[in-house]
Amino acid sequence: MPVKTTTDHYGIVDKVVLMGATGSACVVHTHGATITSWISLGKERIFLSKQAIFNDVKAIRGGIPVVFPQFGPGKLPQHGFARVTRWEFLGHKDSVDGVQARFLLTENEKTVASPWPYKFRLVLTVFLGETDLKLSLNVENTDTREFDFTSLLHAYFRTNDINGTRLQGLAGIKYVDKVLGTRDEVNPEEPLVITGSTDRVYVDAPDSLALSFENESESLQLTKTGFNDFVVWNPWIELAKGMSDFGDTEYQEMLCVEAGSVDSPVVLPAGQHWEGVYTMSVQKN
Ligand SMILES: O=P(O)(O)OC[C@H]1O[C@H](O)[C@H](O)[C@@H](O)[C@@H]1O
Repeated sequence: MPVKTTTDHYGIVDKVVLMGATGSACVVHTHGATITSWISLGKERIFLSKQAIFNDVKAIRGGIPVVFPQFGPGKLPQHGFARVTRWEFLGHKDSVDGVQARFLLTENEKTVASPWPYKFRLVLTVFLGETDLKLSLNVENTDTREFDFTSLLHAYFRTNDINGTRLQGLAGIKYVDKVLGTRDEVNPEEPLVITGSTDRVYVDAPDSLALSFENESESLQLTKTGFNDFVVWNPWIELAKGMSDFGDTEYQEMLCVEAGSVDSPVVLPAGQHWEGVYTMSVQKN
């Protein structure tokens, strides 16, 4: 039985657990279609705050929430409505390589009355293999008007020690520094090591990065297609203290490496589709 579901008191699916043949597993909450756990080769790869709130209202702190149709602050609440709306579980499919589950979000009364009033069909396909997790976000414009959006898969990766965590693949790439409020910064050196509050949008970033951990025998290969940018975020000490759903020292245990199209919006004409894919694979060093 490669997929197990739980339901809320209305009988609606609120959690889906995908189980691979060799012990890999992935948990998806239908609130936001948020992945809250990915276990591969016996190890948890995703960070979820111990103080995360599961009240079907707030965004879940940690995991991999879906940001759509707006990244950051703007006309809509921060990071848009997809991460705080219940998605529908469409079912699953097994193959020799793994198990796949699909989740659907379409417009509702609230979104059509919002500053982003369009009709849309958003499908998140979660594929779990033995050593990889592949997330495909498909956006369909089912409206009669063109719309634009920014979107991202806000992945929080787990680390035992942020000081020994290294991100490779971004040297020479221009980034927007949201901490300094500057554009066109470049980090010349590889790898990137986090030493303070970090909030960067690497614009038109390369599709493949490597995330490695000191004294560990496995690293993560992070690959995007369709998405233009990578966002790297760690709140560090002061911001962490100000977040009610995040422990004061949890910044030491996580790094967000988010695949998205956020610096320039995606423009989608009526009737058209767009897809962004984010694949994470465990590799032996
Ligand atoms: O606190 P949240 O709304 O979940 O946002 C958490 C973070 O998400 C992204 O990484 C943004 O670049 C940050 O500016 C933001 O602080």
